[in-house]
Amino acid sequence: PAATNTDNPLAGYEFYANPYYASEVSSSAVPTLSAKGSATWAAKATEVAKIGSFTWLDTRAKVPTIADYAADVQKQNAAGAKLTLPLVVYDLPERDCAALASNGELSLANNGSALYKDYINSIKTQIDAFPDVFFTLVIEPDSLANLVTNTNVAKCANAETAYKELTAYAIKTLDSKNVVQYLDAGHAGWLGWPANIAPAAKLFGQLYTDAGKPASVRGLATNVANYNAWTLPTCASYQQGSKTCDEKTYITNFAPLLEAEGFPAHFVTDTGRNGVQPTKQQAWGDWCNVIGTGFGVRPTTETSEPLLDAFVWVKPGGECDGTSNTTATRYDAHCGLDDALKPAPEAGTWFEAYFEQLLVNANPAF
Ligand SMILES: O=[N+]([O-])c1ccc(O[C@@H]2O[C@H](CO)[C@@H](O[C@@H]3O[C@H](CO)[C@@H](O[C@@H]4O[C@H](CO)[C@@H](O)[C@H](O)[C@H]4O)[C@H](O)[C@H]3O)[C@H](O)[C@H]2O)cc1
Ligand SMILES: [Mg+2]
Repeated sequence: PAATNTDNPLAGYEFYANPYYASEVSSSAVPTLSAKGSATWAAKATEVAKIGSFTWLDTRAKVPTIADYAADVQKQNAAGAKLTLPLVVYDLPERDCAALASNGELSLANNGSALYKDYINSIKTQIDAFPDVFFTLVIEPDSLANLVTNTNVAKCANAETAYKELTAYAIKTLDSKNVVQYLDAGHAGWLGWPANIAPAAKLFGQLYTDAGKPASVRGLATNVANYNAWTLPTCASYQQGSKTCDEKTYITNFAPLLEAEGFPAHFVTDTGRNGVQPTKQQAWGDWCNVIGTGFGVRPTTETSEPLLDAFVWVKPGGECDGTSNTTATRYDAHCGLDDALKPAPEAGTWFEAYFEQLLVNANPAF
């Protein structure tokens, strides 16, 4: 059956703008831009802070933050708002297994599976404490996508069973009436290739059905922390001859394959850094701190595409993808490429120059 948007669980919601991101903007971008004499840009920076991006639960220590944000959502909703609390679940053992920049705190060798289940249980406890708050969850960026294309990487091969088992544990445990879940599914340049999209549909379909088709699992999140257009009329040279050059084509091709595997998936897609098209990527696989990018279409459930529940800002613009310091433990060569903005700090920390790049290049403009 053709997908309909009437069952969009996000319809009518706006995304909560969290105070942590706002504090990064106010403590760094506003004074820096003001000091440069750009009072106008400093004011525009504060506008960005009011746009709801996702909070990445990238350590166990971050989990209690949920309670603070949920209480704030309750307060704003009591005053007439209709906010959902957007969170990224992101702490698998051997995280980011094919890269070096975002490796996490848990490892299989150090009781990582048990600790990950504790992490998921602690998120569940927070969600259950706020039954009247609606949570939008993106589950484990890059993880399953790496199982489609990178089991040739030892770290991914060794983590494959754990990734599958723990992802199933997460979506089953987090399943709840006040939750909607989107599994991360890479992007058009990653799983959209003909060689990848069928194995991807099998993997996602298998995981979803093996987990018992949890009701809150609505579908997939695409383009998280990447730069692809939603629609790109003319494919770009860096897209290596692919016919799947944008996220709309990717999800349009993907949906029937997933449905055939018993997974009637809908989607959300990250527009937080895709405002400038085509991008200045020298190769489509360049993912780290890409130069010349801009904030894209603002988060909204008005997508005019029945398969797409919302445009979302999952990667908070201005938080780094990875350090350019070649001596750092987590240095990944992708962050040293010509199309990567340098010098860059550690993944997840504030990258002022990158925020300013996104701001001045924003499309729609601020
Ligand atoms: O001509 N052809 O016919 C043809 C056919 C197939 C081809 O092969 C495909 O080439 C693609 C690149 O074009 C590859 O996609 C890249 O895969 C990387 C992981 O390996 C991803 O990196 C992740 O990115 C995340 C953020 O998105 C980071 O958070 C994370 O840390 C980071 O690890 C890149 O995005 C993603 O663009 C595919 O695997 C590969 O199968 C190529 C040509
Ligand atoms: Mg990353």
